[in-house]
Amino acid sequence: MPQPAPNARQSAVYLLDQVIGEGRLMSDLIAAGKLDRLDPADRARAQRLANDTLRGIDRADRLLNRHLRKPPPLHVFNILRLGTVELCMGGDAHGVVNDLVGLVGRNKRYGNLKGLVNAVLRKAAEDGARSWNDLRIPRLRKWLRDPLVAAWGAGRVNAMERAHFQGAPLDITPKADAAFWAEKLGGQLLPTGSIRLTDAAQVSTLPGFDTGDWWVQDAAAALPVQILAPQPGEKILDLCAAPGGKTLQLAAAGADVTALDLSHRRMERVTENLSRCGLTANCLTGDALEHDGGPYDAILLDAPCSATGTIRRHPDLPFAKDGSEFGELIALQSAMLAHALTLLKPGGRLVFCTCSLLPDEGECQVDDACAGHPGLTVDRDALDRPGIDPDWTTEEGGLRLRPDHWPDLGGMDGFYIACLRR
Ligand SMILES: C[S@@+](CC[C@H](N)C(=O)[O-])C[C@H]1O[C@@H](n2cnc3c(N)ncnc32)[C@H](O)[C@@H]1O
Repeated sequence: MPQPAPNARQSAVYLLDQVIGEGRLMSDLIAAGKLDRLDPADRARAQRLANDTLRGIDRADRLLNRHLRKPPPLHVFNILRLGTVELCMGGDAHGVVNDLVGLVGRNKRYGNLKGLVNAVLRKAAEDGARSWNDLRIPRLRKWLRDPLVAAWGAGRVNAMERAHFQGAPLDITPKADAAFWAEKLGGQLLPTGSIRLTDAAQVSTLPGFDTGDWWVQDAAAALPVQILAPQPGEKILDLCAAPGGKTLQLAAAGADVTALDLSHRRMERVTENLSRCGLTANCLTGDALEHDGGPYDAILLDAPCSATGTIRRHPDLPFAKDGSEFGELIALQSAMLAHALTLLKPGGRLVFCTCSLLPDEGECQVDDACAGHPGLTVDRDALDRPGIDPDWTTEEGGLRLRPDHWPDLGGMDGFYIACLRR
């Protein structure tokens, strides 16, 4: 007999099991079609439930530990965590508890723990909502918290954790006419020209999506291209382009763009996005380290990195990763930067950026590049752009963006950006 389609909660628990138990990233699971049996609304709900649970897991575990004598198997623990977070965030107690007890009851291995799940969730429903807001802001996992405290100090890391717990609004970059689109979409025009939507419905149903008048892009992620300041007709290389938010900005500015990425699947997203927005670029699939085109007037190197700046919107990252592969990424970034510099015209500019909170993937890369390339300079004037706070400038002349910046506007992704000239 065919299995009934899973519901959103069941799929959210599946995501939690895979992220926490198997170290898989949610974006990879979704790209692999793991939620394809759900309709779009349930798929979005499953992701939202899993994300909310991961953001609140520290608090959920504190509440659950009061009612558990020993930790149950991970799958059951994840059911309890998801239920606790939903209940404490105002979920309907009857619906949440019944659905999750039913889910354990149908499980061949853990069906005998149905009574435990029922009892614990009922207790969580009673005392959870009251205690929830008194619990400390969830902390990052130790493997990431320790190096961040060493780099930025405990106070700033606490502020970042507050921003992570709040999650992220939806930011968009308009192709043109930011004020018009901010009003049309009921969004807020941010100081740097992005538009922030706090109450976003399904993105593809919003006005301007089908006509390609804007694309989704965090306000911080929109800054590297603003700092590169592309001019019409300039020959510009976007070296790690997919899924293409920055390629779209470069093409919209009228530059002659070559967009390259290693991943064929991700490069397809770039061509789809360009075609939706009525923009063009020369799209290539290949290894940045082997690209020998050019020379270019300007290069954007948005290098692969730990992505630790995006935890507000990807709270699975600290659970799926443990930092063990970051050394390889750091070496790749520095090799890419050295190669990219060989593709630049004399006097040309290169913007190096990473969506990372770790100085090894930002400030240190630029320091090392300048030390290893006589004549290479950091262009501090390039950071003089509308909405960029001079306090965000770093010692070596780059820009350090953190999730706790703009606390009254809803934060921004963590990023490091520097404009180099040779
Ligand atoms: C941070 S993402 C780029 C995001 C993109 N610039 C945007 O704004 O949408 C890094 C990209 O680097 C690509 N990448 C990783 N290794 C690469 C390599 N050796 N050559 C080219 N691209 C690579 C990844 O496939 C990924 O798409």
